[in-house]
Amino acid sequence: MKKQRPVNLDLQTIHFPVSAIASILHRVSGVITFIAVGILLWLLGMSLSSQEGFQQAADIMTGFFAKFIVWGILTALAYHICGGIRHMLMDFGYLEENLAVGSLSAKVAIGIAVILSILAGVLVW
Ligand code: HEM
Repeated sequence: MKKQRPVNLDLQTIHFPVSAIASILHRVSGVITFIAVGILLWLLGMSLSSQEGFQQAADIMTGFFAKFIVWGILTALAYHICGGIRHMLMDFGYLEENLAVGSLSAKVAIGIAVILSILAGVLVW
């Protein structure tokens, strides 16, 4: 039987709502934060192992690539905290669960995370 359902394969006309983007970013930032715990503990362990270890960790942190990774970790953590607080406000009933409030709170969470990300860049460089 031939199905008559409409099909749209033009990906340029398909847009995610901002709340969906906020949700995806929250999961991605949670996974990045999880991986970051390992990286940061490794760096901490190296810096505490000896005087040479501390110097080695300090030297690693002078490179652009290492700074970029740390900036990425701080950005992911900032977004995860903003998104997490948004989730908890919704879970505790402080934010109404409708499309308008969901979209606005997602935009606020992303906006605050962008500002924190810029501040993290200033801190790292
Ligand atoms: C080491 C720190 C953290 C790690 C590794 C981490 C990791 C994760 C991961 C992997 C998820 C699952 C995401 C998903 O499957 O959609 C998650 C969910 C969540 N995280 Fe975190 N997280 C951390 C810190 C935080 C902090 C500080 C907050 C508080 C603001 C927070 C609030 C939440 C909330 C509320 C959820 C559930 C979101 C939902 O219901 O979909 N997390 N976290």
